Amino acid sequence: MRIFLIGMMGSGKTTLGRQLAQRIGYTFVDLDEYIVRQQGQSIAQIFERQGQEHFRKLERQALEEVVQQYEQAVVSTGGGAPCFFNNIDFINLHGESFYLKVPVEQLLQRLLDQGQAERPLLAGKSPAELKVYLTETLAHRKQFYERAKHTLAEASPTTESFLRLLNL
Ligand SMILES: Nc1ncnc2c1ncn2[C@@H]1O[C@H](COP(=O)(O)OP(=O)(O)OP(=O)(O)O)[C@@H](O)[C@H]1O
Ligand SMILES: O=C(O)C1=C[C@@H](O)[C@@H](O)[C@H](O)C1
Ligand SMILES: [Mg+2]
Repeated sequence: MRIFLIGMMGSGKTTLGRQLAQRIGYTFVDLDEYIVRQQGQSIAQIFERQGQEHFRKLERQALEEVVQQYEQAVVSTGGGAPCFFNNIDFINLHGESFYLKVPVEQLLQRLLDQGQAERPLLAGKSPAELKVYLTETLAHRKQFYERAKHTLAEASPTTESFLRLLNL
């Protein structure tokens, strides 16, 4: 089984995905990290040098490669991954998708704490601008995220939350 975690930046896909994979003994793949390793550049550098459109193509390609390579894996996607091309259909065709549904206030807090530098779409924004950006982005992306097969809306989901939803 492939497990895909989807949701906004800061929703905890990477953090929880890594824990879940360890718990169930699956390979962990973070799509952003996969692209960084493959391209030998940071996400910020790819956006800066080649633009977001190019990044979205790399992201789709990475998704296809990961599906080809792994039958059993927990895949943490990038925040925008399910929202471009027909990626959400592709994800649902090849695995169980989980939407980590986190309110904007909480995302804002986490992203301010963690720093925005590594996330090119957030860099240089004031807290007020960041809140507007997250609110508007979620309003647009919701339609894709809500097509996940499962939704986790707890404030702090644990690996047990996934296992319950999966009946494991
Ligand atoms: N359940 C949680 N409770 C509190 N803080 C959390 C939780 N999950 C993640 N965080 C914190 O929020 C920040 C963002 O988490 P993480 O990098 O896992 O998000 P992400 O969904 O992978 O984001 P991106 O789409 O940018 O890759 C980190 O600082 C992490 O420690
Ligand atoms: O929400 C987004 O569009 C992004 C989220 C990150 O995971 C990275 O994939 C990148 O910074 C873009
Ligand atoms: Mg991540």
